[in-house]
Amino acid sequence: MLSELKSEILHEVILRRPDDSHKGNFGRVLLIGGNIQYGGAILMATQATVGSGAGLTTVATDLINLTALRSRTPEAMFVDWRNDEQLTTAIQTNDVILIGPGLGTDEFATQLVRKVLASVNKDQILIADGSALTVMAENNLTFPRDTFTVATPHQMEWARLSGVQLNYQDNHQLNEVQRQILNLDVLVLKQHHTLIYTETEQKQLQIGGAYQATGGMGDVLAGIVAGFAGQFKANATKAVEAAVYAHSAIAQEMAGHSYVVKPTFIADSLPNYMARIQSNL
Ligand SMILES: NC(=O)C1=CN([C@@H]2O[C@H](COP(=O)(O)OP(=O)(O)OC[C@H]3O[C@@H](n4cnc5c(N)ncnc54)[C@H](O)[C@@H]3O)[C@@H](O)[C@H]2O)[C@@H](O)CC1
Ligand SMILES: Nc1ncnc2c1ncn2[C@@H]1O[C@H](COP(=O)(O)OP(=O)(O)O)[C@@H](O)[C@H]1O
Ligand SMILES: [Mg+2]
Repeated sequence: MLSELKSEILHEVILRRPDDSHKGNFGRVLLIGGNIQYGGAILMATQATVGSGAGLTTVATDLINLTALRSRTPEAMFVDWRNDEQLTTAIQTNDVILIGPGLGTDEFATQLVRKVLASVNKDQILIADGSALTVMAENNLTFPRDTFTVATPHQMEWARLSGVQLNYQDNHQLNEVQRQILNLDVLVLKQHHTLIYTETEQKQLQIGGAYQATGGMGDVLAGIVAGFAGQFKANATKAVEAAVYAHSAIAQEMAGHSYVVKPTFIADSLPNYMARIQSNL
């Protein structure tokens, strides 16, 4: 049964931090993406992961993005994605791995996706977005069974991955494909009024609008999902739901005075928004 994803999810998930906590308590998050063409995507995701409060954020990307990354989000650490030793260590030592924003679909991107799918373990959370999903579809790859996995496709990406075309993406088929073929734990099927499918529930976001229809909006969502999954890992499914809700709630608030909402504005508004949620304002 489809139920509405309500604002209460924010209050369940975004709690006051204990005074004696440190960055190690709020998740080590690794973001992988950003080729020469799509470097902006991984920069936007990074800005959102840091803004959403991840304890430690590392970005594995093309060397060409280093200066931009350092100047936009110096809080994040950098790994050259062609340095296999550093990349392997980063994959092994992070709690959450997001792969896909601006990754591209060439041979190198495909190798990276294969490496990540083969390397993650049962204590990690894997989030796949954008190009990673297209690469998985093109190569018939499935998610690892023992890892908690989240996919954030838009409808076209889901059509490629599931084989279910847009007009037929109804609840029953989504669940079957998701659980039995892909080994996916949470599917965030992005669209106007995004759907979230878990093993037991199907929820629909009923906020947000066309002011979000701009490139980079999904990259920022993926970054928030990763940041929340790392930080609020006691219940990863709820963390994903809260991320989806917060992303559109911030956009909706900004739409009161912005015809189009820039994805990076959402990333930068997260700390303030989360403080207001925590204080019940
Ligand atoms: N500044 C950047 O570097 C940007 C990089 N991007 C990256 O570009 C790569 C390709 O992603 P794209 O999504 O552009 O390309 P895709 O080829 O995956 O799909 C894009 C097309 O799907 C169609 N579509 C159907 N239903 C849709 C829905 N509900 N939502 C969105 N699109 C829908 C649209 O016509 C759209 O042109 C990804 O890695 C992505 O992360 C994009 O995020 C755009 C911004
Ligand atoms: N008309 C709309 N109403 C509500 N949300 C929208 C609308 N158009 C786009 N979005 C949201 O914007 C995001 C777009 O994601 P995606 O297509 O992956 O963007 P990109 O890859 O360019 O970053 C999704 O979260 C989607 O739900
Ligand atoms: Mg996208």
